[in-house]
Order: sequence, then structure tokens, then C-alpha cells
Amino acid sequence: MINPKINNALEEYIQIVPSQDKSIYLVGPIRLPINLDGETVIFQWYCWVRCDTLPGGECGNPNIDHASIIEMLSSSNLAEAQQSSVLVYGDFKGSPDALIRMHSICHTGDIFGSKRCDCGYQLKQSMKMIVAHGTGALFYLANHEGRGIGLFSKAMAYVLQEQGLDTVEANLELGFEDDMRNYDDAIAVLNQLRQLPVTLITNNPRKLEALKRSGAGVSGRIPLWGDISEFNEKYLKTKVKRSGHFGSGPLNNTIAE
Ligand SMILES: Nc1nc2c(ncn2[C@@H]2O[C@H](COP(=O)(O)OP(=O)(O)OP(=O)(O)O)[C@@H](O)[C@H]2O)c(=O)[nH]1
Repeated sequence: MINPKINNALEEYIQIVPSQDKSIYLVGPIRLPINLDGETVIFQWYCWVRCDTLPGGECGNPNIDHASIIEMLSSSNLAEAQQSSVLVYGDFKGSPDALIRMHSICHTGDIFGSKRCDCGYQLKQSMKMIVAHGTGALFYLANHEGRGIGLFSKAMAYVLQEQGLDTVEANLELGFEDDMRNYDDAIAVLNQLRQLPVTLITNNPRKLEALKRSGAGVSGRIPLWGDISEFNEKYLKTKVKRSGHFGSGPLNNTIAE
């Protein structure tokens, strides 16, 4: 039994968000000072978990209370599952225009700084763009590794790419689709945090489509190409040629054959 004082301290930070047939438990805002190129920038951080990730998560119970959610944590093995989160900057709820990025986790690019992809660059650059704009949110989608195939399978896909397959062929040969990602939970969290339209930072038409299909207001898209090198050029070309990514301006020329 959790101490009632602890329940009280946490209660106002927990929101229960409807998403398709499953609820999402959202915790935040938590003040997060972040080092962006030597400058400390204050973001507000939220983290979420789907009800069915917790044992007895009571997905069918619309009246589940905050105390029960807290109670379930210590018997859940959340470290073995994936939890996504969002960094919010500025007046995200009220500002007429906000930039958002739906960033898919990339262990190799985001954490290790691998140059085989553009993920690490896109992560940092989109945070800087949001801060420069004055308001926005970066969704860090932890169940999206390898475009949704998982880290171990992505490692297998990299082995195949070393042997000449491109990034799409490698996924397909392993029995996956090119892109297995789902944005429903992230969009539900977005709707909870903001009702006004957003501008999406992406080159990926599927992300734009998912957002538009959900009914969330989309006022535009900003492309994000960069950090192109001998190590990721083929990968980026494949994104444009085979996955249908939007090319853009001079970068389009850089990556065109
Ligand atoms: N399967 C596979 N996944 C990869 C490879 N390289 C990067 N990824 C994953 O691809 C995803 C990249 O996602 P995003 O940064 O959202 O890129 P995107 O789909 O091109 O969309 P935008 O960056 O928004 O334009 C991450 O989950 C990476 O782990 C690869 O060669 N194979």
C-alpha cells in the first residue's frame, strides 16, 4: 500500500488519456534542463505508458484511479518494456503555431552518434528548431526502433546492408514491412497536450499522413535533411527513392542520383 502522502504528491501529475481502445497513463510535466550546444534550455517532460503494459492495467476500466496506477508500478517490469516520452517547450497548449517532431528511437544514431543514418542529427536539430521557434514538442517514440522492427532485427538488417541490400530490402527479406510504425498513442498524447494546429518537422509522408488522418490540425511541414556523408548517402537516397520521402531544395539535389 502506497503512503497516502506519496499518492497526493503524484496524483496531480498523472493524466489518463483515451487512445483507441486502450488508455494511456501520462505523467508530467517535469522540469528538464537540457544542454543544447552549451546553453541550458528548460523543457517540460512527460512520459507515458499504455494501460496494458502494467499487470492488471485495467484497460477496460474507465474509472481507474491514480492510486491504483501508482500501486501497480512496483510489480511491473517497466525496464523490460519501452516507454515513450515528449519534451515540451514554451506555451505548447496556447501558442497559435507550434513545431512538433515525432522522432523514432534510434539506439545507434541517437545514443552512439552513428553516421549510418541521420537520426542523431535530426534529434538535436529538431530540438534546436523548436526552441528557436518559441514553442513545440519533441515526441521520442521508444517502440519505433528500426522503423518498428526492434533493435535486434535492426542489427540483422545492418548485417544484410553490409552485404549489399538496401535498407528497405533488408527489412523485407527479414519478413517485415519497410515501415511498421504506429503513431496512435503519440497522437493521443499530442491531443491531450494541445488542441490547436501544429507544424510537423519531417521528410516522411507517412508521419504527415498519420497525423492528418487522426484529425489533428496540421498547418504545415518543415523538411529536415542534414549530416549527409559517405556513410549514410545510400540510406538517405533509398528513403527518397523507395520509401517515398519528400526531398527538399538543395538537399534534394545532393541526394538525387
Ligand atoms: N530497419 C532499419 N531501421 C533503420 C535503419 N536506419 C535507421 N533506422 C531506423 O529508422 C528510424 C528513423 O526514424 P525517423 O528519424 O523518424 O526517420 P524517418 O522515418 O526518415 O522520418 P523523418 O526523419 O521524420 O523524415 C529509427 O527508428 C531508426 O532506428 C536501417 O537501416 N534499417
